[in-house]
Amino acid sequence: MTNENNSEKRNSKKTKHKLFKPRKKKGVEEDSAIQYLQSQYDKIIPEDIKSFKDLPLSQKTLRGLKDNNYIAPTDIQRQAIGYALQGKDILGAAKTGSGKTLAFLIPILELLFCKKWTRLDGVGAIVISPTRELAYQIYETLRKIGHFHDFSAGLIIGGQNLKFEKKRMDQINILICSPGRLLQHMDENPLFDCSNLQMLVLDEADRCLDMGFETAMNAIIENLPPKRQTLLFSATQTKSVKDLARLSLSFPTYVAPHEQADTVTPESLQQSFIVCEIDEKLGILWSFIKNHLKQKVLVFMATCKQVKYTYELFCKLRPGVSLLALYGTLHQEKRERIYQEFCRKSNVVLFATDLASRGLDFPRVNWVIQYDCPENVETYIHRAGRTARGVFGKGEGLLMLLPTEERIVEDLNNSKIPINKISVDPSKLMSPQRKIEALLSDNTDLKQTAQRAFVSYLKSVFLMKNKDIFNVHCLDTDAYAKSLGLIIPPRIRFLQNIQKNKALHDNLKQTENAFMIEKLKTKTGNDTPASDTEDKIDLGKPKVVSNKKEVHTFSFYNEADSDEDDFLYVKKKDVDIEPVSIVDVKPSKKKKPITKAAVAKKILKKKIKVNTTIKFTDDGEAIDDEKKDVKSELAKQFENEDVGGIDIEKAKEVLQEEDKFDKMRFREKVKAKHKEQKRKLKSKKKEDGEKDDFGSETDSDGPDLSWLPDPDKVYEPKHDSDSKILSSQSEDDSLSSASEDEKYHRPTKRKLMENKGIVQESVIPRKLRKLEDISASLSVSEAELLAMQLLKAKK
Ligand SMILES: Nc1ncnc2c1ncn2[C@@H]1O[C@H](COP(=O)(O)OP(=O)(O)OP(=O)(O)O)[C@@H](O)[C@H]1O
Repeated sequence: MTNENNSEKRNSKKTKHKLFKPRKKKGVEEDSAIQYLQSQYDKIIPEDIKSFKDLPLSQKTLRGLKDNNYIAPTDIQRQAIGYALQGKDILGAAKTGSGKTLAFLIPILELLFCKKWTRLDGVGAIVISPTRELAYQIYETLRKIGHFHDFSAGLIIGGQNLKFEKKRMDQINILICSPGRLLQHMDENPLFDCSNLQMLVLDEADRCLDMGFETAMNAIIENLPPKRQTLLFSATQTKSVKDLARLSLSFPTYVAPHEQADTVTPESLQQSFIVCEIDEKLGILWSFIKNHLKQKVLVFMATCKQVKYTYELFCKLRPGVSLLALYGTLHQEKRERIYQEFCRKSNVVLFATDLASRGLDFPRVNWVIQYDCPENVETYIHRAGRTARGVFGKGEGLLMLLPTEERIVEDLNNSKIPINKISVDPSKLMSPQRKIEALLSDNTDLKQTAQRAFVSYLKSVFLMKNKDIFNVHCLDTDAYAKSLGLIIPPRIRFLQNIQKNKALHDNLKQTENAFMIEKLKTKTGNDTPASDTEDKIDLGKPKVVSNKKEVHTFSFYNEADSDEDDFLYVKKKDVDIEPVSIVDVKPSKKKKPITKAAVAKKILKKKIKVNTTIKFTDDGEAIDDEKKDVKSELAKQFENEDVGGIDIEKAKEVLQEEDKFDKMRFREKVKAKHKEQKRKLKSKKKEDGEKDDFGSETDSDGPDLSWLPDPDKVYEPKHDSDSKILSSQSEDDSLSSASEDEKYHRPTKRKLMENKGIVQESVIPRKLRKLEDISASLSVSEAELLAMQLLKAKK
């Protein structure tokens, strides 16, 4: 036993020893591995790299990559990773689905590994993504490939539990976030510290740096340490010097492996477009879905409300395939669920806004339909790039254009996007028009959604920057409304407002021209037409202002249907609309600001008594307010002393003295009030008393009840006997009951008369007299009969 114990002890010691020793060894090994890796960074030749193993990467990263079947790096990875490891700032541009995510995640892991980053070191790298879904996707990829490293990673996006995030912020090494939420933590969370930051990555950099995120990004950048490595990635990379200056990049390396390629979109992506009328669009989409039931389809629409309506409508029409909808106004949890469902399923249609257009790596998407024309070429590239992704990905893209929008094809071709025109096979068209109308007539909610979709689409067209392609006035709105199932087209208030403003503008311009001609006539004395240069116009006249600010004159946000997502919001900021007139009020001379001191001085000069109110009678005579008159000697003295300014101490004393008089006045007032109340009460009592006596003059007089019927006649003798029984039953209560009687029963006439002091005759003689009268009127036999009956009754 003891031997066993001894050997156990020895073993445990051995084990401890073993545990300790390799750690030390490991640490040393790690140091030397890091040194070796770092020494290889400058020797990287991108063209020679066939697999990830050829790159000087840590074993942990290589294992993570291998476990996820990432063996050979893609072009962008091959070229960008080397420069990133060398510590250079990078501008990475590569086609959609070409693996840009790993091109920045691998350098992050390697940098922190080489710096032996621990949890205690705080935030070492930040990746900013424009959408929550993309941030989530990056985070998931990081978790997969960074599995063998010891770093902590955090996903910081809106719609999540802020409190939960706040507590853990100090322990996160790699932060994947959306700009808004990051800024919120920077502003509100004392635990958030990024002073140690080594690397900043902007995925979809051009989007992060555009106007929608301008303020947030500027604030974020200001809060970051300037000494850091910065990597920017996008399929449509920004080359704007202004953007780069904002990020203070130091001689960034531009990595664009596909710059010389024939196309900017993936080669395995087949792209086509159709041209149709606005009222045909919904029918074509329905027919497309019905003809591609075994495919994974992603449909892009311009606004959230369109997505919502199309989704709800098609769900009701039951096409025979799963339908999903993803847009910004959905709750975050729902967004996540839909995103994952679309990733998982293979026969499914997802209706989405541009929220899903960038970076999202939905697997095996067969078709991308651009139901509404994209805002620009960049948006087209990102939307189309949701299919044909990765090394072996294939897919097709269909762009639906209105005749006025066909001009965008020229832009696409000029940007190296191969796209062919196709036409719809009429035999395959199915029109759900009748069904839609029937559905809407039954369902008011759906009808309202349709109305909102209608207005929101028109707004989105109106807000587009490129007026050559997007012209809301060219749209057949009635036909469009009808195609949505709306027999009566909804009112388009914002367009009506614009038209009103335009009319006003035209009127003003006419007036202005007339005025100018008139002026020139009087000046020169001849009829030469005036030059139309604006600076010669007298500013005293209404002026036409043409600028972007006027967009605010239309109340987009006040209307019920203004819940466009982030993207649409951004577009609004950049709108160049037709000039809208505004009456320019003649600029008044800049007034000197009036200070309080100046006002006080003026008042003192004029000897105006401040804070005085004078009351007047109806006849306009001033009423003296005795409250305003000072009473104390000290106050009178103080008033007479005409010294400049105010002696605070003296004023205090005066006020105390005056306070005594005020209190006296108050007491007198209270006394008077009480007196008045008493008087009123007395007179009221008097009135009440009179009423109780039924109108008699005095209390002692008693009521005049002569008008009452004779109680002896009204009350039968039975009542008397009843009352007697009652009194005999409760003798103790006899007194009280008698008084109760007095209280509740009307006194007999007799009693009342007695009360009045009038002596009343006894009832018995009256009864006897009555009997005598009766017996006198009877015959002898009748009298005998009556006597017998009375005797019987007595027995
Ligand atoms: N080296 C690789 N080997 C195999 N597959 C890869 C490799 N790198 C990335 N992929 C796969 O390619 C797909 C697209 O990658 P990723 O999402 O990083 O593309 P992207 O360039 O960021 O696209 P986008 O421009 O749309 O954001 C992903 O499914 C990813 O797993």
